[in-house]
Amino acid sequence: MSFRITPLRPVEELRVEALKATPPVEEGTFRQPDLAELVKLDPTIKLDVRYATANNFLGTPVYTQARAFLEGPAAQALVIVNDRLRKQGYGLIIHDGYRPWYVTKIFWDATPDDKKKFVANPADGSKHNRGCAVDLSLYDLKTGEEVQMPSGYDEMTDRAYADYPGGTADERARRALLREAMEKQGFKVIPDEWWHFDYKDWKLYPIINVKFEDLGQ
Ligand SMILES: C[C@@H](N)C(=O)N[C@H](C)C(=O)O
Ligand SMILES: [Zn+2]
Repeated sequence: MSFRITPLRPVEELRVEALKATPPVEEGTFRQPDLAELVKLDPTIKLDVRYATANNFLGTPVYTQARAFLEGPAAQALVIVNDRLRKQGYGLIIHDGYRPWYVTKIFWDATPDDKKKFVANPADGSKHNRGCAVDLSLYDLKTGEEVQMPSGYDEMTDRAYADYPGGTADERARRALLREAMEKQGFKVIPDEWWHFDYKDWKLYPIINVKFEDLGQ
């Protein structure tokens, strides 16, 4: 069961507003977006897209499809991470990749001030909106089950910090294994969330606000 907040306003109301809003206008030139669906590149990458279910921090679905995309080079790098981890008995389990901008706005508007550091400000956009951030963990290849980490996914407490010193030694070791494998392929963890990694080239890509169902099959 995912960590839950009490949304500041009904999510349905926030969704209507967010869908009407416009992403920030950005100066400069960007690469043409080319989102790749992760399971199409590597079917051994598992999905647990909680935002497509009620099992997420808002307690209600924000996606209508359980899919995960990243910009091409980030997706290819993730396939390498998954491959390297296989030799150590683990696979990647993805909670989220590309996230339409309006969903970032729903998260921000729903989240109380004392937990806002765990969600990106839509005024700047999230690296997820650029197809260059991924929320993920490890699964055990023998059992197929997601492993225990020092906190649950989207747990908005100190336990989520990438350097949180608590939890068991095994949990910390798995968190370190994930981080090392990701860093070797150009991803960087954010200090407040052990599960969130930004791809090094995120600045090259624009903010996108397209729903999964409009990305095609
Ligand atoms: C909401 C959480 N899973 C997340 O992705 N947080 C970062 C800061 C973001 O919204 O970009
Ligand atoms: Zn994230």
